[in-house]
Amino acid sequence: MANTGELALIQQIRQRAAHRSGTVRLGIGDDCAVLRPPTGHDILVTTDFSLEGRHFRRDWHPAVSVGHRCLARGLSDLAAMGAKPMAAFLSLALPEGLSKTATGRRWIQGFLAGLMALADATGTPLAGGDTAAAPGEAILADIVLLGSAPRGSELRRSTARPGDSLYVTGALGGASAEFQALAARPQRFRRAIADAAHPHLFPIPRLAAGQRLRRLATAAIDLSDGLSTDLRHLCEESAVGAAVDAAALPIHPLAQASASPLDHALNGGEDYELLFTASPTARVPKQIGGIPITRIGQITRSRGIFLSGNGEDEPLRAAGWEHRI
Ligand SMILES: Nc1ncnc2c1ncn2[C@@H]1O[C@H](COP(=O)(O)OP(=O)(O)O)[C@@H](O)[C@H]1O
Ligand SMILES: Cc1ncc(C[n+]2csc(CCOP(=O)(O)OP(=O)(O)O)c2C)c(N)n1
Ligand SMILES: [Mg+2]
Repeated sequence: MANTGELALIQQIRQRAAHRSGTVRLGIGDDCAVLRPPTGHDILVTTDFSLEGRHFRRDWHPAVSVGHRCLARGLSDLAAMGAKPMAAFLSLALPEGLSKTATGRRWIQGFLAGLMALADATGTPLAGGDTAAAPGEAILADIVLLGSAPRGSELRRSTARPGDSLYVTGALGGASAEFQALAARPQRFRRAIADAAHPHLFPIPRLAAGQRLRRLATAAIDLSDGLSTDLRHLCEESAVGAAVDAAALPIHPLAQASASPLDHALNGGEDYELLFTASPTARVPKQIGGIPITRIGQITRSRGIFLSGNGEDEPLRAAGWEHRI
């Protein structure tokens, strides 16, 4: 017998996602979507899980935030490589019977509203996905994003050079500080809406900055795991080291007001800002589209990663997020 829950949900997503786009020749409804990248562009692809209990909790995160964050994580990867979003694909596994309760239906509606609002705001068509009943009680979502960039122009992690300056967009530690506050008193955040005051619940992927940086930066990565860990990824891929000036770090006001501002900024994760390098002679603007750009250090030939403060250098340990598997 047909599972009316699944079909009704797909129908609803299909109606909500209907759009006109030059790159999506065929969207939801057939066995595959058909995409056509702009002439002379490469296609960039990224995929990210949003797993209940790992990336969000239903009793902490409002459903709109879960939907927003699900898409934002993939968009941030596109931003890091300077790509423009082409299409998103959403795979959803929902616990059996979720849509039979009013609370469950509200959760699904909230999730889709959050995801689609960010999709609309960033011009990202939802072009397909998959829906299934989850084998357990946890909600599992996976987002695949495709983006495009002029052939050969994408930013990579592996192309930083000794002597380059090191920069970040925006401010650091806000997401982690807000997450701590959320865990302590989730009821305070029930009605939070998507704006810049919520760096954890509603991070803003730096798409415009990423695209602008294609002509300015030598290398880039987005900050999902935390500066200390993501800087290590960039340095390892580029076979270089780095010296970070602790005093130069742009610490988010929410982290600043916490008990451990520097720890949130270095190791907190989920800021979804961009960390990038540029030649010391490049003219890096003070801001891009209203987002401040801050020089926080430089790339070194010797492979160590150091944090300097009070005239002393100490090794910067990668103490950001790592899944324990
Ligand atoms: N299960 C997997 N199979 C194949 N490639 C993977 C898998 N998990 C991660 N990767 C690849 O490893 C690299 C680093 O992944 P990850 O740390 O998740 O990146 P990010 O932090 O930007 O999401 C990426 O190129 C990603 O595609
Ligand atoms: C319930 C819950 N616990 C912990 C966290 C914190 N957290 C989860 S994943 C993560 C890092 C980023 O996630 P990952 O899956 O590593 O994404 P990727 O680096 O692959 O983009 C952090 C800081 C959270 N967001 N929600
Ligand atoms: Mg990334």
